[in-house]
Amino acid sequence: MVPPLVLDIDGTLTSATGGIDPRAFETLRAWDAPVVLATGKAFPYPVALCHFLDIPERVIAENGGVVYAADEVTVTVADADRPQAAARAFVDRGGDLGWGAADTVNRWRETEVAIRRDADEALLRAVAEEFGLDVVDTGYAYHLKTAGVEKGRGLRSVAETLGHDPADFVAVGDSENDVSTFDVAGRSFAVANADDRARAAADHVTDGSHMDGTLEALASLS
Ligand SMILES: O=C(O)COP(=O)(O)O
Ligand SMILES: [Mg+2]
Repeated sequence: MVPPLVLDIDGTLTSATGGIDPRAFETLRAWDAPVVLATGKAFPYPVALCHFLDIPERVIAENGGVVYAADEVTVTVADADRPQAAARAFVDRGGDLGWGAADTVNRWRETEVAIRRDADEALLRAVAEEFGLDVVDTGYAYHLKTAGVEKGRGLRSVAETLGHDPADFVAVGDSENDVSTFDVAGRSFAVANADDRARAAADHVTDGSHMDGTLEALASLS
């Protein structure tokens, strides 16, 4: 019997150039246990990915701010307006979120704000500190978020909804926003392209990068 999975998206299910690796489709569809997608992306992105992968919609989005499984959506951030207020202050002081006028990266985001990695990091961190918020660097974006809202907390909630122990899950990820998942899951893999924090927190580091590494981890489980 294969274990349930909790999988990061960017850097983990993607290729080196950023798109979803096509092997994710067949592998995740065939996985004979729950698959939860856990991401820093805004809520609609992983829902859409589940939809197009043709797997049940089980999602931890916005680094744990929004959790969705078994027809139950939970928004877990008490003061969800604060990251928005901090982002406005960042822009007022000359910062740029970096996504253009339509800003589809944040448009449907409910609990945090994502900022492009070429933004003014020093200004961003100063504003975050002033507002009592955290900055997380996923390697794909900075996330201005409430302390304690983490993917790992989302995993506890999804596991309960699905009637599993969180320790039943095997986690795969690539960056500091996956460390909390690694701590909660029973077993964890960092792919070879992972950052130092993810590598240090994982039980195993794969030889392969990106989806090669993820497939290597999954092959070791079945
Ligand atoms: O949205 C990001 O910055 C990264 O997303 P991820 O958590 O799926 O890697
Ligand atoms: Mg990632």
